[in-house]
Amino acid sequence: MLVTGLEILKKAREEGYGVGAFNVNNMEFLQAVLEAAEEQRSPVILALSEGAMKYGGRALTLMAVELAKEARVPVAVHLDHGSSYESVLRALRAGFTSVMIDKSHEDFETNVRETRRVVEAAHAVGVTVEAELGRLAGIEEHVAVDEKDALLTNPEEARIFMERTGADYLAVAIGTSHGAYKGKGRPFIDHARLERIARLVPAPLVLHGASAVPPELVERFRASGGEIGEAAGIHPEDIKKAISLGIAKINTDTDLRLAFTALIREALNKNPKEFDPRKYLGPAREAVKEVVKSRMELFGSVGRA
Ligand SMILES: O=C(COP(=O)(O)O)N(O)CCCCOP(=O)(O)O
Ligand SMILES: [Ca+2]
Ligand code: NA
Ligand SMILES: [Zn+2]
Repeated sequence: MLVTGLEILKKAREEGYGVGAFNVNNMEFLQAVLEAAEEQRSPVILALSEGAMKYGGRALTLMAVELAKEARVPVAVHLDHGSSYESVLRALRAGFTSVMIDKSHEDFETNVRETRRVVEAAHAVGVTVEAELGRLAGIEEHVAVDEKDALLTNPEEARIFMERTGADYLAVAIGTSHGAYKGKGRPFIDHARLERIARLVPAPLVLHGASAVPPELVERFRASGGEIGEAAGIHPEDIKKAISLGIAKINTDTDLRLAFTALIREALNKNPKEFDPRKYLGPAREAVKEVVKSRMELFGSVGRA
């Protein structure tokens, strides 16, 4: 059933588990994520970035909203990294039940003002809002404190930000970053900072840049002809710890892209004569589904629907 992001995330934070927000760009990703959620009896968030909205258009948003309504588990349809008020309005008009307004690159007052504006519009139509405070950036552990404070989320600021904006959940910067290169070896995650934020912000917290970029997946991508450098993701133990400290929504995109692409490369390499897209998109869809199912196990959302 189609529900708001807050309905899913409030319960997750209260009961101490995480819910995956999986980025979808086409039919196969949508099917993979929803099938995984039903098989795992897990709530799930379908995340569409502005790039996904541009790429998939009505085909994608219609599928996402309608399939969410028909799903046998709670599903929210979420705008990921909304960059403007207008972009958020478009998502609201398309029937989304969760929207992110990402003004974390602006100064504090601008972020507050722009986020408040989106909260008023979204709440007027029963949709819940994700905001962001802090700059997503891989941080070496021994980086100077003032540099960390300049980038990562300041706990006291977060409390004031949430009170002044009325946002429903908050994306925090504690050392993660988007993509396949999150740092050298095991990225430093500032759990002490997260603990302070969680004490001051009772709202569900969101972790961006949370993909694991597992070595076996990177290897399959390389072995099938893919080119990727020294990739590193977030360690599963850091994900579990972050959830125990208050993270309720965990964004995963890179792991799905790597799985989908590696399987297509393998299928094309194996059968050069093949030109039925179902023969290589099908196995790729299955691989994405398996990644989603294992992420749900890691987050503790299995059986929570
Ligand atoms: O936090 C994340 C994903 O983190 P990850 O990269 O660790 O999976 N996200 O918010 C996903 C970002 C998706 C960007 O999509 P476009 O390419 O369409 O702009
Ligand atoms: Ca941001
Ligand atoms: Na988001
Ligand atoms: Zn993100």
